[in-house]
Amino acid sequence: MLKVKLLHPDARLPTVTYAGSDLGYDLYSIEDITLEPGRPAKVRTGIAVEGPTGYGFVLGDRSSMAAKGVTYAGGRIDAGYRGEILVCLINVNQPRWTLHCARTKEGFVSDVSLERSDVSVAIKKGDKIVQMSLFAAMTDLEVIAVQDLSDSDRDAKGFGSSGR
Ligand SMILES: O=c1ccn([C@H]2C[C@H](O)[C@@H](COP(=O)(O)OP(=O)(O)OP(=O)(O)O)O2)c(=O)[nH]1
Repeated sequence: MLKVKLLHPDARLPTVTYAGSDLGYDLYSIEDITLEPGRPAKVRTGIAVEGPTGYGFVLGDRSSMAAKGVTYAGGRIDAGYRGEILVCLINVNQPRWTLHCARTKEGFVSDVSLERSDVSVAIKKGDKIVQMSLFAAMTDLEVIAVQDLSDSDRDAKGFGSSGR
């Protein structure tokens, strides 16, 4: 069971379109907010959640938001967290800068201004902003220091070692 506490009159229960097939529950914003490029914003969902014992949650992009250049940061909801879920969204679109230069009849520069294209993204109250998937909290393992780890085919090969 996924228990959800609504903390705000505008809060909505998480929804899923294809239950048992979709990987995450969609969460909704309870506020209007404009995402300026490069500035993370904590967006309110107005809900607190509790999953099955030992499960927390991970947040993930909605692909339709990612396609608009909006992604998330953070996104780990611990199993014992009972506060409001805040979604840290970042607009990664890059504005285009245009330099305007006015000149006098004689050709001297009389005015210079810099124009930034508007790549802000508006989030509206009631928009789906992120998806939330259950994740087993396996952090009760004993942590021990060892001399050797077991052999594996990959060994220490990483960072593109398998080719492009
Ligand atoms: O996108 C996020 C990430 C986290 N949280 C909440 C739930 C999580 O359980 C708590 C703490 O998050 P995390 O452990 O990632 O943050 P921290 O900066 O390491 O804080 P702490 O020292 O409290 O663990 O904040 C959110 O609401 N949204």
